[in-house]
Amino acid sequence: MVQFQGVQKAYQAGRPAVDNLNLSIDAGRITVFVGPSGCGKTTSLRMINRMVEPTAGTITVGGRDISTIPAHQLRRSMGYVMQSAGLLPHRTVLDNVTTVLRLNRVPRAAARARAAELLETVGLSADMGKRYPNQLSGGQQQRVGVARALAADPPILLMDEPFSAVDPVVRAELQQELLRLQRELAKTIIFVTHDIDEATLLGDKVAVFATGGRVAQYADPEEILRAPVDDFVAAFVGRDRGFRHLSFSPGASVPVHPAPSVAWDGAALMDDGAAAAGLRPEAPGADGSGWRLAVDGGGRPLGWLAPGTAGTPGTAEAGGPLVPGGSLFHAGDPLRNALDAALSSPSGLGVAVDGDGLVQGVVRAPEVLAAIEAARESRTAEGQTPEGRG
Ligand SMILES: Nc1ncnc2c1ncn2[C@@H]1O[C@H](COP(=O)(O)OP(=O)(O)OP(=O)(O)O)[C@@H](O)[C@H]1O
Repeated sequence: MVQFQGVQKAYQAGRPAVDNLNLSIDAGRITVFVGPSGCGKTTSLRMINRMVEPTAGTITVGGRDISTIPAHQLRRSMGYVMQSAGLLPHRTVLDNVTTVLRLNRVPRAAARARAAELLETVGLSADMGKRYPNQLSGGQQQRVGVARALAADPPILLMDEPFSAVDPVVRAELQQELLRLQRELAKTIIFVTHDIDEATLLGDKVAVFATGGRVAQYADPEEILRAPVDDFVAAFVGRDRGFRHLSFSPGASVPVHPAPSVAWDGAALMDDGAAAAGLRPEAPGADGSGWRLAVDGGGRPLGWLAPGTAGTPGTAEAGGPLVPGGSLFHAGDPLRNALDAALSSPSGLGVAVDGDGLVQGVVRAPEVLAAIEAARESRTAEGQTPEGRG
């Protein structure tokens, strides 16, 4: 869809910000440009819509040399989302989105209806449309930015660190939303970030940029984590790349055991035990741990009761404060999440839940490690280098 051929950009003669860039970007996929600050990611992105003109080389979009397409026409086929959503402050949220549609000559009523639809697509309620940008949170503004970029239904979406100004929780939400949207819309997305976790989560392909605007490695994220091509990429993806790589191994092979659980009404143990599937009514000492998982009446995890905590089912006697649980392992999650659930749980037992958040059972760290080892052996048997360099 987008091709860079021998592209160079030097803002100052002799000091290229981007040097001899050759890259072929797949249609309908998310391609991420990742790398440390100042290595030419934004410059490369902006050359695609001619916000920045290359010093040398050719960029084609859909096979056409973009230097032959007037910039305004080219930009109509590309949405652009930047770090600060860049909304017009004196226009309502709805008008911010409508403006793009009006520029594309969509009649007023149709434009407003379509804008409202787009706000819904990005997860904003209709009443948000009446607000002004400064009456929205940073995350909501970014959603409007995405709605606006999608307004003209462009086949290409350029996103420059769109989620870096929001807190980690909102950022994770926006990332999931983008993946969901992309499953529906299948745009060609080029996404700039300096965060390797964001890159490997979102990217179908990842281009790791090195200082001087050189692409050090261009591959799918699994390969970049498993086999970085050189010391620069290995250092950039970080010392915990082996752990990150577990995101690409399915966790389905990890055994899930019945949870040693007790039903908890918020202050005290309830008398009915926990009858839901996957729950085993209180069995102190089970799994050698003595920890018991407190669940609500519906079978959702609430936290852990430490070994020896007083409290017996059937009495109103509270068993002491609940210890917060670790991360949850959802059905279908990769090994990384299974291991994290086990390691972050105070009991050493990771809580496995189904799609509705109901406890299915627990996973044990040694068994997750065995599954990791099995995955590693099967990769090696398939002839892939297990750990690349370093
Ligand atoms: N308009 C400009 N004029 C002069 N130099 C520029 C201009 N824009 C960028 N540069 C320089 O080009 C190099 C690459 O910048 P660019 O913004 O593309 O990097 P980046 O990888 O996107 O960095 P960051 O992650 O910090 O945004 C930097 O050395 C930067 O200082």
